[in-house]
Amino acid sequence: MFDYVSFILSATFTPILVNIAFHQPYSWFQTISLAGVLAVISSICALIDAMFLRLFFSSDLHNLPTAIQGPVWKRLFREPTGDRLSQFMPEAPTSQIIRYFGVLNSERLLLTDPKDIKQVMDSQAYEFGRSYLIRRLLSPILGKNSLVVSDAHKGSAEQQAYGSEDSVEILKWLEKTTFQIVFTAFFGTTSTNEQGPLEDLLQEFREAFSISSGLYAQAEMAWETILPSHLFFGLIPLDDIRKTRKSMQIIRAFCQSQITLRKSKNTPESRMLLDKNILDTVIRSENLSDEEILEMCTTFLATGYKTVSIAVAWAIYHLSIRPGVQALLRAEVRKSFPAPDRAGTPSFRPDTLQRMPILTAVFNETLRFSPLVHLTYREARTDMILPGSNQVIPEGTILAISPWAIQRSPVYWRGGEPSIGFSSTSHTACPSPLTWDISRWLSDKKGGARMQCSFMPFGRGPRCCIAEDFARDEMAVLLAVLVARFDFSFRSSGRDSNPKPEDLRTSFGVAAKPVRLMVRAQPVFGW
Ligand code: HEM
Repeated sequence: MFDYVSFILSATFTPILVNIAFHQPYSWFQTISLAGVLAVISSICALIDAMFLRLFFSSDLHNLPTAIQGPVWKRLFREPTGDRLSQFMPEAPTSQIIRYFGVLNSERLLLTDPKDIKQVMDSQAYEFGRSYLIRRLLSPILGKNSLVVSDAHKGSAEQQAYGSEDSVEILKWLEKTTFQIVFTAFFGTTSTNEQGPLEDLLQEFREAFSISSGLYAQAEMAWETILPSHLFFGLIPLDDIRKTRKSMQIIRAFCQSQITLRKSKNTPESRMLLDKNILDTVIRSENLSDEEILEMCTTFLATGYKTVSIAVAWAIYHLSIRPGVQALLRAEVRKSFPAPDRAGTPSFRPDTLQRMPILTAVFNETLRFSPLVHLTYREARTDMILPGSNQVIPEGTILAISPWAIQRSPVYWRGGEPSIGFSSTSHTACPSPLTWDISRWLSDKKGGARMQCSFMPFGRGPRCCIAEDFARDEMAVLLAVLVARFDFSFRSSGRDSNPKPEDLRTSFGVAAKPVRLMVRAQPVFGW
């Protein structure tokens, strides 16, 4: 690919070098002014070439079917999200690859062929790195920086959430709970010692995450699309960036203090007394440096609280507008295990779920219909041929794989066809994949999936979610206990005072989440 940075740098420095080589025929003022003008002109030319000319004339991919996306000025600073990509697929039903344009009109390929998806995510996963688009979105909170979290939900908050007639913003409440759970799993305690309550820490995480969506994230992607370096962007003195950086410092300091504390206790005698938790286990393994443990700590806490809370919020939304399914689930939970605070309650075990087909169907259907990882990107590290489409992919091409698009596609899911029999599962009518309906999972363990990669809410291959089992169990327990105890009904959502449930807005940032979902939670006694 044409190296725009070298082009701009050579245009800029040529007058300076020429002036030196010919013993300064021009004054330095004239030379530097000329260099400045050339820098601007060459940057504009590079932009025009990268954004328009190359795409239509010299790109190796310009012959591929291209999505219709509307006027360029309306989408120049927007990256299409999972829901938009799900519209591209039916528009080009026979295409195995769909070319579309992202931020600054940069070229992307949406993969729709199962063989191609398998190769990119699974069999040749290491030839396709995670794209800078993902790294940039997550970098304020993961990796080099970090986050962390939470607060034991206080009685008053719980009361407000469940005990009154008032509606509650369910996602915010769930975040407190999932933060507490992941915090306990990692540190083995809910106490934050001298660092202040968990709620304050959770607030720092929210602050750090707030920058990962919206205008800043789009601007950051645009910046990285033009210049390979993230360096200078981070130095721009924006208030949001300052706040994120401050939150990250607080989070990292907290995690570091915990690591130091645990390391000081890691003597042979104290090992016997240590609780089972991830941090102590990692320290004892002596495989990771302090910096690596710190990265792990912030990553685990950030992904751990955010993901499960969104998934359960989606489930509560779907149940709140389907009281019949909610009642079925409540009955199943109450029958399958006694209330957790009763004496002698058996603990939740992995096989408990196998005895709860409705609970399993509810969260499978939620993860299918509303996958929070709506879109992921990979970048070809070398020139490759994709086996399904037989398409040559040049190094550096960005490939998009959208669980949101795939998991609602009739190509990947049976559904909507008329029933042709009752005896065999494969002949039972499946509901359309465009609707949330748990019956697809009750009549068929695979939910009507036509292919292996039809259902991938946790990704697939070596870069899939490392915590899938943990997340599934956490979701199941949380949802079961909430639904057994409370009756949820939809109240309102988004910015409107009283929108219809189907008008619920989804924010497609790092994760696809319901916007300001308000539900009413009324206690249901007798469990
Ligand atoms: C319902 C809950 C969850 C869903 C739907 C989910 C989904 C995913 C997906 C799709 C990926 C792969 C992204 C890609 O291919 O680019 C992923 C990766 C990851 N997830 Fe999850 N996740 C969930 C919960 C969790 C939890 C609870 C944790 C930690 C406690 C976690 C930690 C991670 C980590 C560390 C990675 C990166 C793995 C790697 O790069 O090797 N996830 N998750």
